[in-house]
Amino acid sequence: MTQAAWTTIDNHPVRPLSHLFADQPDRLSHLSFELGGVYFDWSKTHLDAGLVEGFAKLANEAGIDEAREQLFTGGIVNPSEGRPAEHVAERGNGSAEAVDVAAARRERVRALVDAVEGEAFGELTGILHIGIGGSVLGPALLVDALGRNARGLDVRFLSNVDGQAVDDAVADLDPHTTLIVVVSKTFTTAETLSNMNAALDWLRDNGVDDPEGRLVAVTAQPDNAVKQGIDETRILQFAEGVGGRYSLWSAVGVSAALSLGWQAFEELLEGAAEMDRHFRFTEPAKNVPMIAAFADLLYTQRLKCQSRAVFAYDERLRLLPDYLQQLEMESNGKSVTRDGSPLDRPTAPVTWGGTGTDAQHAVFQLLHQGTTAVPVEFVASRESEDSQDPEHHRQLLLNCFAQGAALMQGKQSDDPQRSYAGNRPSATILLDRLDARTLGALLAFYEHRTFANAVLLGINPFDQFGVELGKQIANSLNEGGGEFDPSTKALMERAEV
Ligand SMILES: O=P(O)(O)OC[C@H]1O[C@H](O)[C@H](O)[C@@H](O)[C@@H]1O
Repeated sequence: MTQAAWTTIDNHPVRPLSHLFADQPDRLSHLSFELGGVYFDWSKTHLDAGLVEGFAKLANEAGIDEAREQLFTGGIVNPSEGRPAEHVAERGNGSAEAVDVAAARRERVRALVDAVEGEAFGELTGILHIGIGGSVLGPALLVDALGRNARGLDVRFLSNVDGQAVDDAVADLDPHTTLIVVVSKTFTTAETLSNMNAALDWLRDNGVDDPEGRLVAVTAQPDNAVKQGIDETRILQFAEGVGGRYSLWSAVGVSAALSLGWQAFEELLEGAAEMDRHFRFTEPAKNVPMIAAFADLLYTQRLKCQSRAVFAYDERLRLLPDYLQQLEMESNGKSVTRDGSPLDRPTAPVTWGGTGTDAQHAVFQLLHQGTTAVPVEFVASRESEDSQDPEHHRQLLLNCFAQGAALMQGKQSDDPQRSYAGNRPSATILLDRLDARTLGALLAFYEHRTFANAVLLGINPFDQFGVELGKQIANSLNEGGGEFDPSTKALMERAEV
């Protein structure tokens, strides 16, 4: 059905960036957008009016209008699991019923935040947040990005099933004044349950009388938490329709709400809600998540780029690439369409990245002169924290903008070693300032861009069956069952596990 639109896109010339700028004096105004305190500049990508039109036609043919409507009204956008995707309801933008349920559950999170502030747990100095994948990456990003000036709580995140990770996470925390927050959508994830038990042992070994009384569980499956011995009054629930990697807006964000304060948490949701409304109601050619998705598809489909790189030119956003890796790769790392037919085109590229300026001195060589084309995305904030030296921040931003210009301009030289081809694409996202509202808008932008990519490719971004096989094999190895290959057997014997 989408073949005609793909043919239009495939036949449209992809012109050098320098020509695009030279021929279109108003290019910037068509490909830059301001929304929710965030400026998005997609003008240094190879999109032009014809390509945007072609992708808008593709979006139309792929049913973007219906898909958006379904997303925001509780339709089944996750057919393989027969579920809606209800993260938007956490921001007040889903079906009426889902919005009401989310609001009622949010009140319980708020009550916990109030109780902690009212010292219902006695004095609290630390939070140990235990979870993995979607149950940790979002909350960790929020606290790392916004928690620098927050309210004196030492928030630690424990995810890996590794004794060293446990030791590191509890080092210097006071077991008598630490709250344990265990987050697991299913409450069956082996790593999280092991780490929960390690944390309870840590409390017990340090003379805490009622270790379970210092624990709060967050899950979509309260029965499974009860089976683990957790009292139901200590469980915060969120909806089954909220995917793990889309869940930071729900009770999963409780550690962030505790450390940043309730007002900041609400501002985060409001920033996301503004992006929701933009994505839902704006036509494709002016829709920021869609424009970004159009560029993503241009690079994977036309220019065969196999990765995309995101560099945060802001130390506070250093966890953004990790968060995006799960959001994008787990959502769109698929090989079949929604109805199970094999796809005849590439889906998600590998998302990777780091922080600037560090990355300039490590990986940018390949970006400037390597043979692999990698679309780059820069994320920065116009303002730094008040406490910081403005000159440092100025240097950081200048470096960020210089990289984008250098990638595009290149430099000819008689010496091939010193020649830069240029014409390398980048996009830049500049926040007015990094606060809860702009971060909410930014993360919702990434969610909707991921969704738009999926709709245009005809895939389901909300399941993740690919991670199951490794878990099953780990269980079989653990139980000593199953027949394994000589390599795996030798590794087991050598490690004596
Ligand atoms: O929240 P949980 O049920 O513990 O799941 C934690 C994570 O593990 C799974 O394997 C999935 O790949 C992730 O999408 C999920 O976020």
